[in-house]
Amino acid sequence: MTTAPAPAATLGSEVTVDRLSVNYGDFTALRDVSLTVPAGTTTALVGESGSGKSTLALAAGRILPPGAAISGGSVTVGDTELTALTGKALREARGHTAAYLAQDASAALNPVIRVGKQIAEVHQVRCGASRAEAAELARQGLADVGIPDPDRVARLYPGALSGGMRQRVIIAIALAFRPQLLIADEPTTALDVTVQADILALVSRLQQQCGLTVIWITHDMSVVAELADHVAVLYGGRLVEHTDVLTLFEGARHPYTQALLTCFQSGRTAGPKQPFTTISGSPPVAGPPGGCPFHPRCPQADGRCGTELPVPRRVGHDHTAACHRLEETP
Ligand SMILES: Nc1ncnc2c1ncn2[C@@H]1O[C@H](COP(=O)(O)OP(=O)(O)OP(=O)(O)O)[C@@H](O)[C@H]1O
Repeated sequence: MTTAPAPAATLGSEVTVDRLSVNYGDFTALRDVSLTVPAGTTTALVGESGSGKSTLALAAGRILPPGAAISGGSVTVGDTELTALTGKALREARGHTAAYLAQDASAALNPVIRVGKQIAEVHQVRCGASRAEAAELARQGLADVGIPDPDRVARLYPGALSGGMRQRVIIAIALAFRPQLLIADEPTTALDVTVQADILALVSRLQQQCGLTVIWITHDMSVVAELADHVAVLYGGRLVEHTDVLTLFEGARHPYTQALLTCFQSGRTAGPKQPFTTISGSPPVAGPPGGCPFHPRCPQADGRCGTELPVPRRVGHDHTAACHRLEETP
């Protein structure tokens, strides 16, 4: 990969989510989630499809889609309580709070505008750069994300770029916003494995250079191991475990996290045509059952788990888990 000059330092902000609930109409997709992402660190959100990862990340930047509503709790980014803002104040805050890296970089770029111009426009709007200054910042932005020959690439349309280059351009646009929070929604899943590794290395380097605060959504535990400082495990719209990455891999306490890690290990070690381990049963679809949302699938569940909701408990330094049976869980 090209060694690029360091971009100007941009320090991310701490993100505090407190007892947050989000609804899509009558459906509660996120319930009572509390979480802090320290400034300049990466928190990975993991959990099965539909567990509420995207909803939590988008709510943290107050960039939820139309139809979604925060039905309780608060989000604070840096000094600003985003959930207390409405109208113009919210629109202005959004502009410099969160940048979003989507799975599909093609959809995020305008196909009929040259990539350099797309980055330059952000600099013009965001910090009032002149046209010439913005063009130079765009060229620099392309170099920062490891694009060789940035002058040539700046003049290309998105359709002329490979998937990996498009994703780099999206990262350059995201950084041009100088965001307090970068939300990455599985931005590497559509890429082939070697390009994926390059993009992960790039984000990791930029994260350290710029002190970015990152929320990274993923299904892939190897991405968690590579990028995350902390991990939040979601199940049925609730936070079931939250800890630092080493503790997650060496001492996960929630039976659901343990099951996820077992599936991941089995995927790595299974021989040809050997079945992977899976978690039996299905995740909740129409709102979680009473009691612990995981109890219908949990090998440790007892009577209490079906009737009483476990609240997150502190089980170690920087480590919480929501399970009635933590003392009995191996
Ligand atoms: N725009 C929407 N309208 C209605 N329901 C939605 C909407 N977006 C998400 N949901 C529902 O909210 C729940 C949480 O969805 P979310 O996308 O946050 O989960 P996720 O963990 O990110 O899933 P995935 O890994 O599949 O992206 C799901 O049941 C989903 O069907």
